[in-house]
Amino acid sequence: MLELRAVNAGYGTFQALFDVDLDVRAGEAVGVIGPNGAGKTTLMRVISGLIRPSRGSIRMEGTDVVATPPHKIVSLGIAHVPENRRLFPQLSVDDNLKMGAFMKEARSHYAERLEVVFDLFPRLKERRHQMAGTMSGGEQQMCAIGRALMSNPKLLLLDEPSAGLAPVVVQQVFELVKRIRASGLTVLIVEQNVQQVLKVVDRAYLIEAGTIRASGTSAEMLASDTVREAYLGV
Ligand SMILES: Nc1ncnc2c1ncn2[C@@H]1O[C@H](COP(=O)(O)OP(=O)(O)OP(=O)(O)O)[C@@H](O)[C@H]1O
Repeated sequence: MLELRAVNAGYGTFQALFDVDLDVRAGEAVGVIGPNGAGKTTLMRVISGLIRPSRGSIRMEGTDVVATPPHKIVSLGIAHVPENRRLFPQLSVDDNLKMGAFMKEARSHYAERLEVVFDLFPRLKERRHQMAGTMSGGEQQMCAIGRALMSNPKLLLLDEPSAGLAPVVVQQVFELVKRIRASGLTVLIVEQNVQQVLKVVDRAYLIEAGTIRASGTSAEMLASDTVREAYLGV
């Protein structure tokens, strides 16, 4: 579904990604792990069109993402939930979700999409009239993911969905990711919480200093000495 080849990207003269190759197949959940400043967020930004690679190719179901105007990247089926959730705090859950269905096609299937999101996250349905800014961090994360799902994406990009949440809520967020994955959606998820993320993804990439250092199935990553020593404290 998604194919990155030799992607280089950065900010001005600073290079943050070096020749990144990455594949996500339809129906898979794929993790990206690595230390602070490794380039994980930059990778998400480059896939969602927020920044342009200086070199390399990105294809979504064969379509050249780099040649696609940034505002059309959502219509390729790529939805991005950034680390800072940025809901509209004074709008209700319902209205925040409505914002996610901004494209013409999504607007016409608004009621159906809303049902899909509420089926996945029943708690959002209970709180649909509550102002988003008054919800807990975990509920806001659910709302941000729900809003991204309103565009009926094929690929969901989650950037550190557990960041800043209490341990018990982190658990709930990973349960959500499991449910999203079970619904058949393809997911690419960046996480610092290596132990947890490897429980919910099929495969993962380890990125360090802008370079893919290792990749493999979750079981292979859990068994890898590099991952165990640096990220699992074993
Ligand atoms: N807007 C920006 N302008 C300049 N440099 C940036 C910008 N955003 C990120 N960087 C730099 O790019 C490098 C990669 O950052 P990135 O945010 O992609 O890493 P990360 O792996 O997501 O880190 P973290 O886990 O801390 O979020 C870092 O050296 C960072 O300082």
